[in-house]
Amino acid sequence: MDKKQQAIIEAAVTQILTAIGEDPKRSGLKDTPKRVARMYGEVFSSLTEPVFDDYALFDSRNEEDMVLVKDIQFYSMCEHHLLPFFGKAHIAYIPDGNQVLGLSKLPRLVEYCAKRPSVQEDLTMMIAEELSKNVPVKGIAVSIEAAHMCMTMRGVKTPDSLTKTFHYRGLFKENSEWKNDFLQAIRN
Ligand SMILES: Nc1nc2c(ncn2[C@@H]2O[C@H](COP(=O)(O)OP(=O)(O)OP(=O)(O)O)[C@@H](O)[C@H]2O)c(=O)[nH]1
Ligand SMILES: [Zn+2]
Repeated sequence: MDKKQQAIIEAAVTQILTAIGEDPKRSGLKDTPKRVARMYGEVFSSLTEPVFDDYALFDSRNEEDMVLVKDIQFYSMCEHHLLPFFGKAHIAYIPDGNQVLGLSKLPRLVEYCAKRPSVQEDLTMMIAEELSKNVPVKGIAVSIEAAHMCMTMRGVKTPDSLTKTFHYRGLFKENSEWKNDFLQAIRN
């Protein structure tokens, strides 16, 4: 995020503080607009930083078997209230051929996709889309389980609710055995 974007956020936050009845000049708040601008730069970083394209592929002896990385912790911001939603993502894919992706690239992809305002369904789909564009796969399954602050600290106030979303492509969509294997493997 550049200085111009930061200045716009700072001015807007100062206005919001005034509108809620606060004094933006009091000592505890005087640096808050700057902090919020820096924080937005960080939590929405994928809108201003280069597209994630670090997909290291390696030869392996994999014979089109499922690879799963589960429990990838993430934090994102709901696009309706700009409040956090956070939890765990689980990603499985079936390589097309014997090339596999460096495992760490899956959490990195989740981090990239999460750093923007979003809804959980779109985040789930974006992870699968980015993966299928960049890695030779026969199938992808993505599931996300998350708590939404807009449902816990305000509004309907259901602190224990957990939202689970699923997106399947290729063999996971066509073949219920693959799908069941994935669901079994992500079960706690
Ligand atoms: N499908 C989906 N809905 C979401 C997500 N995050 C927040 N929401 C919902 O977005 C909806 C916005 O509804 P509105 O009626 O426009 O807003 P609101 O008056 O603040 O709604 P309440 O939260 O019910 O008080 C709410 O039902 C939220 O629970 C998400 O990731 N996916
Ligand atoms: Zn929300």
